[in-house]
Amino acid sequence: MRLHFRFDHRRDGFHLQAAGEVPTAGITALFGPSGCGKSTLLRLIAGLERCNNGEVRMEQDIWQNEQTFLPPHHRPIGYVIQEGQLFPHLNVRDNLRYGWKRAGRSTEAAAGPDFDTVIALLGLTELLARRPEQLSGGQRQRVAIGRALLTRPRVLLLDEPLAALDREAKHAILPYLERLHRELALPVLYVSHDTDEVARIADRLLLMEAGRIQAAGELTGMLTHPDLPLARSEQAETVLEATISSHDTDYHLTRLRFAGGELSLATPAELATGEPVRIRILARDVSLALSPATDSSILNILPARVSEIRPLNPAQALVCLDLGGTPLLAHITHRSVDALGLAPGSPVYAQIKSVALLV
Ligand SMILES: Nc1ncnc2c1ncn2[C@@H]1O[C@H](COP(=O)(O)OP(=O)(O)OP(=O)(O)O)[C@@H](O)[C@H]1O
Repeated sequence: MRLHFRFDHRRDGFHLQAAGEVPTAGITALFGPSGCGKSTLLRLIAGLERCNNGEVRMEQDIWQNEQTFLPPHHRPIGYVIQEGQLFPHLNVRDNLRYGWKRAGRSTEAAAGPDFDTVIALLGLTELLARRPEQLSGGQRQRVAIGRALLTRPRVLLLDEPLAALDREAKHAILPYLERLHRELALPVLYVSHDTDEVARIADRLLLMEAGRIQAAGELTGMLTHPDLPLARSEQAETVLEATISSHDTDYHLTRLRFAGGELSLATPAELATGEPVRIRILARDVSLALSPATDSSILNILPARVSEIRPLNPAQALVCLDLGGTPLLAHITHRSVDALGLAPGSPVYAQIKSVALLV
């Protein structure tokens, strides 16, 4: 089941003209700068804002077209915004039950996780008797997501659900979202303008700019495409899907295997051998050398080929690398590009500090 949408919507000088689809499972991040129309698009899909020239359907089920307009409460969606809007007079259990009861009424509700599964997935057991004012911001958002899941939605729409949280709370909640992602086959459309958040949890990106979908595709390709703004931003990063291959218990180094080679990660051994793990590498943490250094502290030295070099600003260049089919980005100075004589096709060694790898 895919969600398809198409809108041509004008409001107070803002023109949104967007078409796309959200695949059956996994997280599709709707990413773009402030004011580009991400929340508007989500509200149009939810039916919270009305557009006279639009179409939304879940495969053959029409939610909106020229003849039809299903009101939001008749659309099988779970919708969570920045401040999760829990009922202040109900405790967590009753807030969750509200979602559960709503599912019972909806004829369109899909099969989905039951009450206990949602509580376990989101770690809510200890919180059931508390009222919203007795919860932290991150806990409130977990309950709000749980309540949305219990309505048995066929798509979950999350509008910057972590934006009101500080860095620490955000880091505490992301593993729960990663777990939902792994364990539930539910399409999620996730609005964010935080590159790091998107790189951690998204499978796919819809890139928005000034009311339009600028590009859409799989996460890795979108993050590393030199024509798209993500590869050019200060926060540019590459995502690698790797597998834990071994642990060095003396030095607490974890060995990871990915399609383009092997990496050492400096972290206490928490994951079992064979576990999949997503590694993020900031472009500014990658340096380049013409030979593999043997007298350096850098543990990760990967043979690569330069595929493209683009200027980023007067001082820096974006170097796109190919690690045997896996892309990797490096941001280095023009001075170093010239000093090493780099050009498309140059063989190089990409150097990444173990402590710079992000899990
Ligand atoms: N209720 C409203 N009435 C009129 N204009 C609005 C309203 N809400 C948003 N806008 C305008 O519509 C445009 C798109 O806003 P929208 O909130 O969809 O952007 P966004 O990409 O979600 O931004 P952000 O990342 O800052 O939340 C902006 O120009 C904004 O100023």
